[in-house]
Amino acid sequence: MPASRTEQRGVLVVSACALIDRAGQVLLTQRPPGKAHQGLWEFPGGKVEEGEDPAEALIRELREELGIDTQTSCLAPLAFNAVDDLLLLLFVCRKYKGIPAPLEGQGLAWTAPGDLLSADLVPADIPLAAAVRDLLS
Ligand SMILES: Nc1nc2c([nH]c(=O)n2[C@H]2C[C@H](O)[C@@H](COP(=O)(O)OP(=O)(O)OP(=O)(O)O)O2)c(=O)[nH]1
Repeated sequence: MPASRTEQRGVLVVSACALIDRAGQVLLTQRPPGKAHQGLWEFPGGKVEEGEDPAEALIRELREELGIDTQTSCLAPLAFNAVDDLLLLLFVCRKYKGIPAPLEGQGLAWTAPGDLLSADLVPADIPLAAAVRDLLS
C-alpha cells in the first residue's frame, strides 16, 4: 500500500469520530490483539491514505470497520491532538445510515459522555474524550 504524503513527511494523520446515537451515547472501539495499544479503547477511524482528505478517509473507515454510511456534511470537526508523529483529527457524527457492527471483530461499547474518561483509552484520546464529554454535557 502506498505511503501517504503525510507519512512521507513524518507525520501520520489519523481521522477518528465521536459517533453519537439517538440516546446521546458515544461509540468506542477496542484495539485488537497484536496491534499497538491492544485492548485499549479509541474512537473509530484510521489513517488518511494517499489521495484522501480527512473526511473521506473517515467515511471509508466507518464503512469498513462498522458497516455504516455517512457523508462529509454530517461530519463536524471537534478537536485534534498531536503526539509525537501522530496528528489525530476528531470529528463528531450524529447522522449515519446503518447500525454499527464489529466487522473486524473489534469490541464496541456505547458509552455515556460522563463515562468516557473512565474507559481505558488510548493515551492520545484522553483530551479528545474530554472535548466530547464537554460538548455533550
Ligand atoms: N482509529 C484510531 N486510531 C487512533 C486513535 N487514537 C490513536 O492514538 N490512534 C492511533 C493508533 C494507530 O497508531 C493509528 C491509527 O491507525 P489505524 O487504526 O489505521 O492503525 P492500525 O495500526 O489499526 O492499522 P494498520 O497499521 O494495520 O493499517 O492512530 C483513535 O481514536 N482512533
